[in-house]
Amino acid sequence: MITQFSHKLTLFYGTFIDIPNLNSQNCRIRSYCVVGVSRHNGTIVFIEENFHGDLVKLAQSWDPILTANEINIINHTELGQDGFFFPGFIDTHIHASQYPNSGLFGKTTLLDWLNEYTFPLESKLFDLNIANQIYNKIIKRTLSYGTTTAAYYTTIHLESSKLMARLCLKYNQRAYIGKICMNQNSPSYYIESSARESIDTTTQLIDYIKELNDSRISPVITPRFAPSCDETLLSQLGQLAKQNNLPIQTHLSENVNEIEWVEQLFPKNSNYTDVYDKNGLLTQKTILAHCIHLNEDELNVIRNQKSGISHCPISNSCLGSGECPTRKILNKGIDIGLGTDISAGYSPSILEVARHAHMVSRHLSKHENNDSLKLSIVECLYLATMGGAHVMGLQDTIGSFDVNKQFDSQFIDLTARNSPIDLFPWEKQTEKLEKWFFNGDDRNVITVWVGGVESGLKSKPHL
Ligand SMILES: O=c1[nH]c(=O)c2nc[nH]c2[nH]1
Ligand SMILES: [Zn+2]
Repeated sequence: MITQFSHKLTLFYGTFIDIPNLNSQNCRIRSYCVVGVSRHNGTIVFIEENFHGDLVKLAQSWDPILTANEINIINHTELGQDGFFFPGFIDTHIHASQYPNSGLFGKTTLLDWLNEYTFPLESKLFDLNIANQIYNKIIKRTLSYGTTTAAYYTTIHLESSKLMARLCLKYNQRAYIGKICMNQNSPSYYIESSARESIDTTTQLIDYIKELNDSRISPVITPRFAPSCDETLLSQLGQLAKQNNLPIQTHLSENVNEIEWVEQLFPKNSNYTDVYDKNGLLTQKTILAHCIHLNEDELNVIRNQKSGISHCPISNSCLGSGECPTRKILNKGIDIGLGTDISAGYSPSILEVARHAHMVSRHLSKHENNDSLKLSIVECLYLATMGGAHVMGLQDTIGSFDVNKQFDSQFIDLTARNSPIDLFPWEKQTEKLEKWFFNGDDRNVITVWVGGVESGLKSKPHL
C-alpha cells in the first residue's frame, strides 16, 4: 500500500469548485480543501476537505516515507471565497488552423463562408512557417482562457499536423489532433487527390503521434463533413478508427442548405446521420459538432451508438445556422459538451461559449414558450467541463476533481489585477460564481495545470 504513494506530491490547497454530475442543482464547493497530486503521473491521490492542520503531516499520513522537501505546496487559501480551483475547460470542437479568421465572416453562412474565408486560409498551412505562427498562438490563447483539453482540427497537411501535436506537448495542453480528410467537393487548390492519399497521411499522423507516446495527445479521425468525403473515404476512415480504437470527429446537421446537399449527394441514405452510421463513423468515441436540425430518428441513432455532441452556440449565431436543441439532447441522454468552433465562432473562450449556450437556451425557451428549455448556469458549467469530458470519452480522466483523475485545473482569482468583476462584501459564494460566469475572462485565470504541471506561458505580453 505504502509504495503506491512513494513518489513526490504537490498539494493544492484552497477552495475547489466543480460539477461532477449533470443533475446537480448546485456546484460542488469544497473549502479549505487539500488535493494531493502525484508528480509522477499527474493523478489526484487524495482529497481532504475542511482541513486546517499541518499540510506536511497530512501528506505524510498518505505516504510516510515522503520528506518535507519532496512535498510541493500551492496554497491559495488567503483568497477565501474570492479565488477557487475550477476544472480546466474542455473545448470539444476547435479549428486551430482557422484562428487568424476569428471574427471574420461578414454576411456569409456555412457554405459560402467555407469558400470565401476558410478554404483559402487553411490551404496556406502547407507552409510550416505559417502553421507555426498560428498554432503557437492558438494553443497559448486557449490555455490563457483556461482550456486544458481541446479536440483540434488542423488542415489536410501532414507535416503541420505533426507540428501541432509537438506544440500541444510543448505548452502542456491535452489534445486530440485531427488532420482533416477531404477528397471531393473542395477547391482544386485545397483537396486531397484520392481516398488513398487521405488514408495514407492520416495513418502517418497516427503512427507519428503513437511514437510520441504521451497520454496527453491522441490522433482523432477527422472526415471534414459528409459533402467533402466520398463513400470510399468515409468507410475506410470508419475502419481505420475501429482498427486503432481511435476517436472520430466531424460536423453534422449544421445548416439547412448543407443538409439538402447531403441528401442529394447520398441518395441511398435515409438522412445525414445515416451517412456516418452506415460508414462506421458513429461510435462511443465520436464527437459530432452542431447537430442543430436533427430529427427524432437521427437523435435516436446517435443515442444508441453512444456518440457525443459538441454544442457550438457562438458559431451557430455567427453563421446564422440556427439553435441547437440542447435540452432535448440532454433529455435523450446523449452526451453533450461545448465547442468554440474557431473561427466560425469568434471567441477562444469556453466560458464565453458557456454563457452563449445559456442565452441561446433562453431564446429557444421564448420561441417555444417552454420554460424548461432554459439551461441553468450550473448546467452550462457542467457542459464546459464534465460534459465535454464525456463527449471526448475522457470522463474517467478529466472534468472534475476526483481521486484517480488527472489534475487538470485552472485557478480563478476574482480579485485579479484588472479583473472585470467588482465584488461587494455582502455577496454569497454562489453569487460570486454567477458573476464570474457572466463577466469573467482570461484576466481571472491565474494559473493552468495539466496533469498537475503548470501549462503555457501565462505571462500575457508574450502571447
Ligand atoms: O463550422 C464549421 N467549420 C468548418 O470548418 C466546417 N467544415 C465543414 N463544416 C464546417 N462547419
Ligand atoms: Zn467546425
